[in-house]
Amino acid sequence: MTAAVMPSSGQSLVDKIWAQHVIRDLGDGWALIHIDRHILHDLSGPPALGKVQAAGRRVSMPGLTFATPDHAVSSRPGRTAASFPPGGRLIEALRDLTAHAGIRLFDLDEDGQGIVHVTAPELAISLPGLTVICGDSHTCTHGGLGALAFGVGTSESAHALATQTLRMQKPRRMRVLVEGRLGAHVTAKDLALHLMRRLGSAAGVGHTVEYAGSAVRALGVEARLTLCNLSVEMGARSGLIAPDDTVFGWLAGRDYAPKGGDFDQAVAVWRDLASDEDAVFDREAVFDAAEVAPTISWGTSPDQSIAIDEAVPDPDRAPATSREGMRAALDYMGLEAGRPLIGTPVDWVFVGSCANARIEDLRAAAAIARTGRVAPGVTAWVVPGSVRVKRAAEAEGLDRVFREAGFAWREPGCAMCVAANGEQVPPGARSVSTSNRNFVGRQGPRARTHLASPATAAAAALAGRIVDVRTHS
Ligand SMILES: CC(C)[C@H](C(=O)O)[C@@H](O)C(=O)O
Ligand code: SF4
Repeated sequence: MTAAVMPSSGQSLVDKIWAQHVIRDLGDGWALIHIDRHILHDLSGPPALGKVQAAGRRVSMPGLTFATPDHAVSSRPGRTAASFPPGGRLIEALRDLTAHAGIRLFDLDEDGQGIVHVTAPELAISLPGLTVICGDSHTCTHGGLGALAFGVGTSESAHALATQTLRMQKPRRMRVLVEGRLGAHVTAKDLALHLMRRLGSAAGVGHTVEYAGSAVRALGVEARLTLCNLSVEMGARSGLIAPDDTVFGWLAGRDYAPKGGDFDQAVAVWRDLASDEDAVFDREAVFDAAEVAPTISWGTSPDQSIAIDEAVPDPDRAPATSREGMRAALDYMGLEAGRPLIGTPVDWVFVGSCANARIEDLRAAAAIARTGRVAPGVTAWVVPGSVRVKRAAEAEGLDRVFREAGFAWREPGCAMCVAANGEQVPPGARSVSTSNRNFVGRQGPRARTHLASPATAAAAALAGRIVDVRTHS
């Protein structure tokens, strides 16, 4: 008798993708898995490629690896590689090493350059059901297309360059169900911060988080990428969403997507990429979308977030174990417990990063920017996530909207998200930022960061203080 086809019931989405990539079961939950796509950026690419060279190895499948500089590139209009010399040296290294290995580099200002987690999805380098890695923790973003995507360290990246495989432990399965409808001005970013706040920064450790439910299905692709982007901030190395017609329609015609009949065939396969009805999860959490308000961080970790109209929490009323951390966060942020965040004066606004610098994000920020001018004393930047996003925004006239309102319109890259390109929020200044990390010193020494959606950030720029975007007129 021929071997029966294994019934697929009881499998979750991550089980399916995992099973399709196992080359060899190594026992104890470990396996050697195939890596479909490998992305390199200016900070993590050169050390990994250098390691391969130093070991006397070759990049085994250069056609599956793509590179672009993003972290240490200046966002100044008219920038070149020389605008920020330390970053320029990294770009040089990335150019040399990728040319030597035969890897496609999307160089500075070329169509295809930008933050890796914006460019790889928009070029359809990342696709549903693929394993995608990058030496960067926010690689989980690509799960918005239904890929199993996760950050790796330098040794893993070098191993994958040399072999196109990785030795991995199968992640546990977590599902976050969000049912119902998000309210007006409540975005995927608000939802992500809300989930962080309720679940905590360690809820996803060891897991892949599948986001599901009617509120998630209703999200567009950009919003799905935002939601998955913050998975790592709750400790999960990867987060994903079952791909559907929204994703297939978005991918059709993109640079590296299959074309013509191949695309239809791919879609037929991608339709199976969903958790079975009787799929088993190691952990599950259910949320009501209607309960999510515009959400903003008050502290120094993304889970230290509140609804925009709530008061800053009081450490004395918190569990004893979190009091000290909360006091330190309040002190760093220059905030008082029990006071509303609304009305807090703002010095900087940053609309950018792999969390929120796609076209939909810029449209949302521009819709607010149209209604006024940046308040005196506020410096407000818009840094598009990629050259393609920048050009699309310019074609719609969004750059003009921003400039006329007093925002600076910059060149694509990570910029002030991590300040690795020397662009920093000044010490002690308060910033409302659409990025994903508000850690101590993240946007510069002593910089105070509030994470929020593009609309909330733009509204803060106009008001010069933190405001509720729902009542901003
Ligand atoms: C510098 C890079 C490796 C880092 C990451 O891994 O995420 C950065 O992108 C970040 O967001 O902190
Ligand atoms: S935009 Fe920020 S979070 Fe994203 S990869 Fe760059 S530094 Fe990391």
